[in-house]
Order: sequence, then C-alpha cells, then structure tokens
Amino acid sequence: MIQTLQDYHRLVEKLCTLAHHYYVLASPLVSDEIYDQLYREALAYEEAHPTDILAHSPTQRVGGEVVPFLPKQEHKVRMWSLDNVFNFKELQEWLKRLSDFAKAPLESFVCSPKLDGASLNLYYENGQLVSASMRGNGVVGELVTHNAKTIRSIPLKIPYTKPIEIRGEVLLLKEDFKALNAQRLAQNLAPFANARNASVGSLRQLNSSVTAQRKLTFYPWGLGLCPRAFNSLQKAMQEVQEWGFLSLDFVACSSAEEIQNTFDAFSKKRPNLPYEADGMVAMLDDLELQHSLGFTIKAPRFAIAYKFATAEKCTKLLRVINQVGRSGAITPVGVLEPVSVQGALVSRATLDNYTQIQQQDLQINDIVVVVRSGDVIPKILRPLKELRDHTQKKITPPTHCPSCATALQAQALNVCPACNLALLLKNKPNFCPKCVRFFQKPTHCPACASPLSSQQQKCPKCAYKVGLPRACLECGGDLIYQEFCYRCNLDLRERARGLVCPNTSCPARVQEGIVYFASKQGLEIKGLGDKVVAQLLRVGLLRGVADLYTLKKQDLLTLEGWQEKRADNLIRAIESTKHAPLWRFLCALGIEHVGKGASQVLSNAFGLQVFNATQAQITKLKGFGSVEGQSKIASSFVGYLQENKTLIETLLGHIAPTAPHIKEPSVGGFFAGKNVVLTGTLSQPRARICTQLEQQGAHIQTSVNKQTDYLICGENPGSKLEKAKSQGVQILDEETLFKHLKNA
Ligand SMILES: NC(=O)c1ccc[n+]([C@@H]2O[C@H](COP(=O)([O-])OP(=O)(O)OC[C@H]3O[C@@H](n4cnc5c(N)ncnc54)[C@H](O)[C@@H]3O)[C@@H](O)[C@H]2O)c1
Ligand SMILES: [Zn+2]
Repeated sequence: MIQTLQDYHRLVEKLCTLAHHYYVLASPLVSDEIYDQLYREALAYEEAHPTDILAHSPTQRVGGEVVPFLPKQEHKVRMWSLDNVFNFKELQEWLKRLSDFAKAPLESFVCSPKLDGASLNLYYENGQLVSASMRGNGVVGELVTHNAKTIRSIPLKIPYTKPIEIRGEVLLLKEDFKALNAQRLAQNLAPFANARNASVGSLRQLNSSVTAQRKLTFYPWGLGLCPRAFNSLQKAMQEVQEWGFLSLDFVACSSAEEIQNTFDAFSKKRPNLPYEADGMVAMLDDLELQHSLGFTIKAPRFAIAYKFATAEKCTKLLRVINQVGRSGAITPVGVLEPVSVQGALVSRATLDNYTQIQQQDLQINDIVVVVRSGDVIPKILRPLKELRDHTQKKITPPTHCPSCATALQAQALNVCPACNLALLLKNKPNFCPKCVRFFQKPTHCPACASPLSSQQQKCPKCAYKVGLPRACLECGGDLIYQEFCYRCNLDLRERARGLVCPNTSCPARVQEGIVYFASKQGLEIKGLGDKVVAQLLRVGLLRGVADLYTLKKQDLLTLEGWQEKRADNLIRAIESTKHAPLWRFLCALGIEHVGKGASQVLSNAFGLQVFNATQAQITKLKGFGSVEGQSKIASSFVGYLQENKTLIETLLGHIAPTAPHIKEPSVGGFFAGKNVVLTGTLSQPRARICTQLEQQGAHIQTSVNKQTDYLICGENPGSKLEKAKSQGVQILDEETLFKHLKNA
C-alpha cells in the first residue's frame, strides 16, 4: 500500500510506462492482473487524497497515445474505458453507487463476455462503411479503414442508412491465433505474446495485405452515434446482428445475484469459448437511462467490467529466510508484504533454490509475482525488474545452517533450476561428445512404432531391444553420461547445486522428521503438528521420533497450554499407531525416494523381513526403476536402514506394525508357515520377538484358534494358555523359542 506522495508519484510513473508498452507498443511488460493491482493502488491513494491527483495518471485518461504513423480520426461520440470489479462485494458496491446516483432501484441489466481484443469504431453513412478507427485516447483514434475492410465479419454495407457508429472488438479466435503463431515460428519470426497484442498489431498495419492474412474477427458490443431511438441495448444489438454482424451473448439480469450467476456461468464456459475473454461486462439495458447517468472521468457509470479471478498477484519481497527440511535441504522462503491472493492472505512464498534466485536476478525489495494454485504453497514466480527503484539489494546464499550453524554442503538439485521440473533418473540420457547428440530412451519402438512403457527393455510386439544405445548411432563413438533437464534441455552439469545441512542431528531436521512421521503421509498422529513438536523438542521431552513412545501424560501436563484432555488425546493418538500397517510405518520414516507406492510394494513383498532385505532383492522389485542394475529406491532404503539401525530397533521395540502375511518365507526354519500366538511377559519387547518370528515365516495371531500351531508362553500368562491347552496347541516356553530362533 502506498502511503506518501512520493510513492504515489513513483507508482504513476510506473503505470505510465506499463500503459505505454501495452497500448502504444502493444507489447506489455507485465500481465493484466499485475497492472490492475497497481492501478487500484493508485486509485485508492487518489480517492484518499483527491488534491494530489496527477493529470497524467492512467486513472484519468482512456487508453494511451495515438500512434504517430497512422492518420487520426475524431470519434463522433467519445469512446470510453471501463471500471473494474473483482468480486461479488465490489459488484454490489457498484450497483449501490449506481442506484444512489439514479435515485431509483435499477433492475434491468445485460451481461456480455468482455472480449480481450482491440476496440474498433465503425462509422456507416447511407449504409456504407465510411471509416473504421481504433479507440486511441477516446476522443481521437487511429484510422484503419483500409485494414477493417479486410475483415470478413465487418459488413461493408448495411441496410440501415442513417449515420451510425457501431462499436465492437477486433480479435483473433483462439484457433486462428495458434495457427498464426505456428506460421510465425516456421518463418523464424517472434511469436505474439497473446491474441490481444496480435490483434492490435494487425489492425495497425500500413499494408492491409498483411492484415488480410491475419484472419481477424469482429464482434459488435455497442453503439456510438445513433440517431435511431432504441430503448434497449439488447434489442439494439439484436438488430445490429440482423444487419450482418456476428452475435455476442447478451444475457438479461435483474439483480446482483443474477449478474453473479451469469458471471459464474461465463467463467465456466471460458475455456470452451472460441475467443479470449478476460471477464464479463455488465451494463444497464435502458439506453436512455445510460445516457442520463453519464460518465466519470474515463468510464461510463452504467457499465462495469467484472474481471475473471486470477491466481497471480504482485507484492514486495521484504527478505529471504532459509528453511531446513528433514533431508537437510535448504529452501529459501520469501517474506512478503502481505497480499491477498484468491481470498487468502499471503505473506510467505517459496523460492525453490538459490540457483533460481541467481538466474532470475531476484533482489530484496523487488516487486515479485506471486501465484497460488489450488492448495499448493504460494510461490514467487519472478521479479518485475521494470519496477525497480534503486532500493534493491542482492540476495546471498547462506554458508551455514540457520538452525545448527553447520557449514552447508552443495548437493545435486532435485528440480531443474530453469523450468523447475522435478529431476528424476530418466534425466540422464547418454550423450555423444563428438556429434553433440542426446540419446533418450524412445517412447515408441524404433522398429515397429509400438508404444513402450518407461520400464520396457524390449518392444512387446517385435522384441526389438529398445534400451539406450551403448555407442552413438551417428558416429559409433562412446557415449557419455550427461544430466540435462527433460523439459527445457538445460545442461545441468555446471549448474550450481542445492544447499544441504549435513548434520543428521540438526534440530531443524529432527523437528521436520518428527512432524513428517506424525503427518498424514506418515502415521497420522492427531494433535502432533509442527508447533507441538517444536514445544516438546524445546523442553527436552522429545529428542527424536522414538521418544514419542515414552511420552508420559504427567510430563505433558507440566507444559504450558496442556490440560488433562489434550494430553490424553495425544497419548492415545500415539498409542493408536502401534499396530499401524507396515507400509505406513515405512513411509513415516521419510526415507528419500520411499513414498507411499514404494512402501506398499516393499511391505507386500517382504512383510516384516523388509528390515533384512538386501539391496539386490529390493532392486528386483517391479516398478523400482532399476537402471543398469541400480535402483535409487533400493540404495536409499538400505542405506537408511544401515545408518539408522538403532533407531529402527528402538522403534520396533515399542511398536509392532501389521504386515501382510508372506506365504513363502525367504528363510526357512522351525516356524516357517506356522501360526503362532504369544502370551505373558517376555524378556524382550514383544514387537521384536514378533519381527523375528515373522522373519522366519511365522504368522502371528492375536488369539488362539483351531489353526494355531504354537503358543509362546511368558511369565504370568493370560487366558490364552487355558485355551491353547484345551485345543491341544503345542506350548513353547521362552527358552525353547530362542533355541529355535537361533537354529533357524
Ligand atoms: N498489462 C499491462 O501492462 C496493461 C497496461 C494497461 C492496461 N492493461 C489492461 O487493460 C485494461 C484497461 O484497459 P482499458 O481501460 O482500455 O479498459 P478495458 O480495455 O479493460 O475495457 C474497456 C474496453 O473493453 C472492450 N470490451 C470488450 N468486450 C466488451 C463488451 N462486451 N462490452 C463492452 N466493452 C467491451 C471495449 O473495447 C472497451 O473499450 C486493464 O484492465 C488492464 O488489464 C494492461
Ligand atoms: Zn542444520
């Protein structure tokens, strides 16, 4: 928000620059939504300080300068701009202002799509098209009759013979725009940034044969000079259509709610419309009333543009802080001047990595474009360098972890710094250094063109070997391994890397690890979000995930903000994870590359023996992306288990994840294929014993039944012992149990 006169002057200068690029040069520097946002900031200041208003402020004038290279023409009746609203509340406010001004309730409106093209004013006399002029500054516009005559949807003759101005929008239909850009690319010409620019550029051509090739379309939306006493805009437009013009949707509405419904319907239809629309125009239908309500300095009072919501906003980047993830990766996060994006106040947004910051030359105090799409974390897209005001400061990457002060290490990025595509193994095709060719794995069989899945080594139809070639197909030379981004082809070898804190006991990493363990992706422990984890770490009740299982209600009750019920709930929530499915437990560990899918495959393949599975066994699993006998998932999983042996053992001492029964145990022995029940107190945690039994192919049952083979009986056995005896189930004491386990 601008506060001072100096800020206001600066903003007006920026807006003038942007408007010049948009209207005159037809090459906008920023998106419309960003322009609209800045425009509104100026407007808000002007409303609060009317005496400060600069006469050249874009809020005070229609459009831009008329371009000098075309003849000028004065409009018979002035042309206008439109004021904007962006939501229902603003629509209601406009309606209220309007009825207050009219001193009567207003009930008859028409709504039409707001076409995003170039305004054109057609003047007819004796039924003949005499002139066509662009809007220009509203009073005078560029005369482009020679070009208008090449547009087939503009009738050169109409049956109405009195002098009349018919106004509408010249645009390129989406299809025609696509074709035009494809053609320009083929001719090595720069493509147009959007259909509006292309339409404006095409209309301003000196040589009308260029315009004629561009397939422009004209839709009428209103009248200027008009001797005939029409009383309804909708009826007038129907009649215009009968004179040979295309028809635009005009929907009659009688209240704010109906206008809103029509807007919602247009928004839904928008992707399927043949043209680009950036909103909807709502107008009073009664032309006489329109006339009597008149105009503000640049726009009619009787009409409003209701703009489609967009996910983009701009705001100032105040500073950058560094977040440490559970893997130690440092993510720079931008602290922003709060801005409302799609109804949510955004004050922080992620910046991905420092390579990107450097590539974009992002600086502190830059005005940045922020997006929020769906429930994804807001993201800073890019800085608006045109709006720099000499207060900008460079951003330097950190050298030490903000949490534990360990020196940071560089690590391969997991996203492409240029286009942000997640980088997977497949981003390593072979590369021939001699003839500079990439060899990517084919998506279709080169021999018979059958489609291939990414895993296939041979074509399913003709059995042609479709893996990567070992030698260059052009020159036969050796291929080298090179990393590059699949989408934008950026060579990633020399790129700066991501930063990581290598300290596994870094407090920030530990905290993130516990939060993840308790999150929806992990064991879903309700009531254990980041704030609670931070508190428990701070007071020393937690040092790692394993401590969750020794947390006591009494300890929680000594902490600030904890009452009986809250403590009970948390303890119960933790307790309830003790028999969580094994795959969830694996997932909760947050091992790199081992997400939900991989955890499920691992759990189904190995059951509780997964903790003993070898890298070679895991690599063989279907879908584990084995490339030349290497699987990222397998090495990451096995590596994690080796490094965290004690942690896993401690966790399995507390909890016994439920695993699917593996019918064919990989290790045979006394318990292979047997159903086993445990009762009484044993000298080792029950979960650990269960794990060992399952590793030998036993199936652990919770109660004794006819299928039970053995009952393992510790001290103070429960009723299970009686039941086992009555069913004739063989009973083993602890000593025998361990003997058999050892012998296996
Ligand atoms: N990106 C930039 O840098 C930049 C700079 C300046 C302006 N702009 C954009 O231009 C807009 C402001 O331009 P403006 O003041 O000329 O207003 P406008 O172009 O948004 O609205 C007025 C125009 O809408 C057109 N229109 C389309 N469909 C219509 C319909 N159904 N009924 C009536 N009119 C219809 C008419 O040509 C009319 O002149 C801003 O909202 C902004 O998004 C962008
Ligand atoms: Zn650290």
